[in-house]
Amino acid sequence: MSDRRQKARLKKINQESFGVNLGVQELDRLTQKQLETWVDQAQRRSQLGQLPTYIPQLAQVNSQEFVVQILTLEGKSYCAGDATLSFPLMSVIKPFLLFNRLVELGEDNVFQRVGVQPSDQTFNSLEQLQADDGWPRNPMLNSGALALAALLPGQDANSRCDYFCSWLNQYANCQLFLDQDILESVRSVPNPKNQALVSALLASGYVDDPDLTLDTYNQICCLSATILDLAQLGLLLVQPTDLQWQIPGRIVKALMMTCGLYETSGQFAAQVGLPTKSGVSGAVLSIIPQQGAIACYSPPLDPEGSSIGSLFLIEKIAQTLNLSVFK
Ligand SMILES: NC(=O)CC[C@H](N)C(=O)O
Repeated sequence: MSDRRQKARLKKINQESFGVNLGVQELDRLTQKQLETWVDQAQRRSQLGQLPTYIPQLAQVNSQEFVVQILTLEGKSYCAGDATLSFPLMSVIKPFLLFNRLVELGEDNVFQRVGVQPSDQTFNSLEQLQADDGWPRNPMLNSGALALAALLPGQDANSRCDYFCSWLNQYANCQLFLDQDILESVRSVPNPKNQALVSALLASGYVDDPDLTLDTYNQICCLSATILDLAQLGLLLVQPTDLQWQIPGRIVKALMMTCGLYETSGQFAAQVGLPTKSGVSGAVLSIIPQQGAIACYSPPLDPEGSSIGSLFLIEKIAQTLNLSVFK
């Protein structure tokens, strides 16, 4: 479908499901000049962060890189930085794994395997999983994403990842691809934390093939995107292409709000009020319900594993334009 036809279709779905023509919204008032000023500030701020060291290739990226893409339902597009750059999504893939499994399996099947409780522990905490007797607390943590990766269809990890990648590309109108170099880099260093998580999930019965599950999880974390692809993925959650997908979309956005930034989710919800998901590559996606999506990539991380520059920029935009969902 052409971009114009897709936009017209989204607008129609929007009008049908909300019964209104949304017209010009807060996000559409953003100016390119404002964006560029804040990007400069955010890029400077980002240098306070650290690159992750446990995946060798992520430790070697250019820490000055900064890219942002905003898409609005009204069809506006703002971009700053190198739009041709691609980067692995890492944990930003988790909301989409949840979305795909909700759409395909339904709420009951999914929430028999994973909870909806926020956690104040780090994203790969074994202590949290043990404290919960092996029950993965939420789908934004590694434990929960591992449990859901175990539910993807396919004989092996390659076919599972292929299926998921094609599904997203088809419905979000993007071109994700599996970056083999980053996958090799992930595989080159053992990850005892994720191994311990998957063993604990095997013991509690939420995973039945730990090697297959871990391999699938690693592959989907290495799905890579340009900043436009990531913003397009965001639009899938803002305006699901199918009316049947609105409830799954609502659930995913709620869990991004409460769990998407791990132990800092509550603070960010209070300060910014947008469903947001980060990954250790420095990718961040925020959803502005009924308006659009902000995708950002800036590699240096805060101690919780989220991009400092991206969160700073999103906060600036949200506060200045009054984008919080809590009015
Ligand atoms: N927070 C993240 O982005 C984690 C994803 C990464 N693949 C890991 O398991 O450690």
